[in-house]
Amino acid sequence: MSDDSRDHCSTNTHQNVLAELREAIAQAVRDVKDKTPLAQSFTNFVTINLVANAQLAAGGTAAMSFLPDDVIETAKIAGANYINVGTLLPFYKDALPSIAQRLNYLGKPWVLDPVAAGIGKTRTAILQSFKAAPPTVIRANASEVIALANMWGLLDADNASRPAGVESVDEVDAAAQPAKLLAQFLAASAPKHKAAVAVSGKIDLVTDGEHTYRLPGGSAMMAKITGAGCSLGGVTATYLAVAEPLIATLAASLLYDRAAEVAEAESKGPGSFQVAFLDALWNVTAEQVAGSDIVVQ
Ligand SMILES: Nc1ncnc2c1ncn2[C@@H]1O[C@H](COP(=O)(O)OP(=O)(O)O)[C@@H](O)[C@H]1O
Ligand SMILES: Cc1ncsc1CCOP(=O)(O)O
Ligand SMILES: [Mg+2]
Repeated sequence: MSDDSRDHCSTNTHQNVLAELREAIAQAVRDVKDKTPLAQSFTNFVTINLVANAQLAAGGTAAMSFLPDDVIETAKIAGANYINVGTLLPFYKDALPSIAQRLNYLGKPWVLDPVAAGIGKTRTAILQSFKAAPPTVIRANASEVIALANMWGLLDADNASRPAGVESVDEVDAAAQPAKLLAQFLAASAPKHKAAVAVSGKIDLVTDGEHTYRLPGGSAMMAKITGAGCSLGGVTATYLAVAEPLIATLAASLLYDRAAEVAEAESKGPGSFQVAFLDALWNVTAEQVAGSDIVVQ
């Protein structure tokens, strides 16, 4: 076979894989609208309302819970779960590690948003405990992904993370390798060895540990409302209720990018942007989500 025809074959294979991926993404968006799956959240107090509203606008349903036995009973009827460590209370130190263990024991998929990873002894202890009972999907900004990969001992000593609050101080590309290592770690213990990590920012990045997908677009206004990242984690859990981790993660991130573009065009500041964004989550179609630019590596 000549080099040219080999290149042609691999380009065709690549296009077929991407076409299958797009079909699965479109199906996930439709399934959420048709089946209204329940995704349960144990999330922070700042953005809890936007998380629930975004899940509803995407087509799912929401239930927020903090009492450990309530979380486990709700997990039994939910399609997926979401843990976000943005605002911590003292009892979380024991409650969250035990909830994570129980979810994994029951085989329940869950999404982690390690908000402000690297800040404080309690948050660090909680996030470290998840190494032994890992989530199915991690959704975070670049600094949080780097901090978590460091905390779990997946990076070299010279790859130290910089402490950050809830906002990232790193570019998405700086988290590409840490995200891949985290995804491989999650996949090793996940059902069917399927897991994914999403790094949000100007150009979002999604990886299943094997391939990396870059998703351009969205709006810088997303950084001007609180809860854009937290609610993306919640909507990722909504899709995880109907799709495998890579598809769920891509679908949620792409829906967010397309909806943010519509909202930017229709709003005149952060207040009207948030309202327009919820409307756009509702109105963006499965075809628009699945037809988005996806750069594969
Ligand atoms: N500069 C930007 N341009 C386009 N989209 C952005 C930008 N910054 C953030 N976003 C979007 O905002 C959402 C939340 O991402 P991010 O702000 O990184 O999370 P967090 O709020 O957890 O730090 C994602 O959908 C991401 O694509
Ligand atoms: C401001 C703040 N403080 C603790 S949690 C939180 C919300 C963070 O939301 P996001 O990470 O989606 O911007
Ligand atoms: Mg965040």
